Amino acid sequence: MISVEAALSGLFGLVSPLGTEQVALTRANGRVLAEDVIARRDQPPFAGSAMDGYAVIAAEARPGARFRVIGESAAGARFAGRVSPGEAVRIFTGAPVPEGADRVVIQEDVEAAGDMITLTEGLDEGPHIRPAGGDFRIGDRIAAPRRLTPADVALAASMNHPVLTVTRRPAVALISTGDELVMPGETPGPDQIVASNTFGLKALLDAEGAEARILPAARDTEASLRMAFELAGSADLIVTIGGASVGDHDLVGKVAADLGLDRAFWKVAMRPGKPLMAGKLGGVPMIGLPGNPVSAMVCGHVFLRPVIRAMLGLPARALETASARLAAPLAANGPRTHYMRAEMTPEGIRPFSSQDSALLSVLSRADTFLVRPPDAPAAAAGETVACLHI
Ligand SMILES: Nc1nc2c(c(=O)[nH]1)N[C@H]1C(S)=C(S)[C@@H](COP(=O)(O)OP(=O)(O)OC[C@H]3O[C@@H](n4cnc5c(N)ncnc54)[C@H](O)[C@@H]3O)O[C@H]1N2
Ligand code: MOO
Repeated sequence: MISVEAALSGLFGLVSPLGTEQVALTRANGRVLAEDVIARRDQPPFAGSAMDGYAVIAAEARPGARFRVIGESAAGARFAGRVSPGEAVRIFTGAPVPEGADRVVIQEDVEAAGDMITLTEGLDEGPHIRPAGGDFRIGDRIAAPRRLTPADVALAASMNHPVLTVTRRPAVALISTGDELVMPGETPGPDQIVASNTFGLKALLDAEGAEARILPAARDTEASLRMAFELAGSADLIVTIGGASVGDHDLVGKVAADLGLDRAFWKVAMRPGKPLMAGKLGGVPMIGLPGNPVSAMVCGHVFLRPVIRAMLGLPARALETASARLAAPLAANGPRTHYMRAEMTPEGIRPFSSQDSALLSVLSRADTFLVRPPDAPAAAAGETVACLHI
């Protein structure tokens, strides 16, 4: 058995960043930027008003001062002239500040009569002018690689880029295995169950930026598994689920080996998830997950998410853990890293009483994994532990 850290670094060794493609801004959210976005203009491109009011000369803006209004500057239609002493220009938010003016007095601080205005008592500070280039300047950039957020999409739009270069989404083939499996909606026989792992993993992978495809479940025969691997051949990553352990029907390792798997490792010192295997099959990275539903999902978080990130060109590293205060005492851990299903409560992190790796109902209630290192001693309530928010 190898450590979780060694397994993850072995997986990073199997994958590399994929190529790029262009996407419209409207489809860019959540994608990973592959090329810097470089501002094509200054923003704002002119000194603009931050408020609705009157543009004047700042030195003249005193309570009781009177100005003649000589024109108007609106967003999209500037006042072409110049503001001289004793003059004001009616101005609106986002409009260019006319030459000569260096202060906007908000309209709430003004009494208007015809084309004259008088400033009232209690003028605010001002100047309510946004300088040209105050947000960004030509040449400023959004640096790649970066997972694009809605704010980034808005910034790229403002920098005048309608199309962005992003990393292609990794195509992941998901193969579940087992004679006991039927698809959701089908009628299971008495000894059958409904396949769940592929659906949970597809959701997890797609949320991370991959494009996962669920292949028909392979039966517990070598021929059926071989056919599934053939169907998966064009993927960027093959993920099998189940059949990874040591039982007579656990055929994934054998069939993959027959097909020429260059195995990187099998069995990781973690709980759940021990029978994890990985390697390269016909040049395609392959990860074999254990079949127990919680084991598969834990491996999805601990391994698949960082691997997808690496394939997207993001830094190859483990998901970040946080620290939390233990709400209840914990027994000593065994020799494997334990990812305990847990919930955050006002008293701290609390693991669920049942940690069986078959219980999806418990996983669904969990918002975090309490991560116990190998051989961690017993811990008292109030101690600090590591956790992985999921
Ligand atoms: N003698 C030993 N037995 C087992 C060991 C061991 O070391 N020695 N390891 C145990 C551990 S840990 C795990 S985890 C499981 C993993 O076994 P497999 O990867 O071979 O998984 P299967 O046997 O195929 O299935 C296990 C369990 O999960 C259900 N399953 C499988 N696929 C799906 C799916 N797509 N959706 C929902 N449920 C699925 C399957 O029906 C089984 O109940 O092995 C232990 N045994
Ligand atoms: O690792 Mo198994 O994944 O403990 O249930």
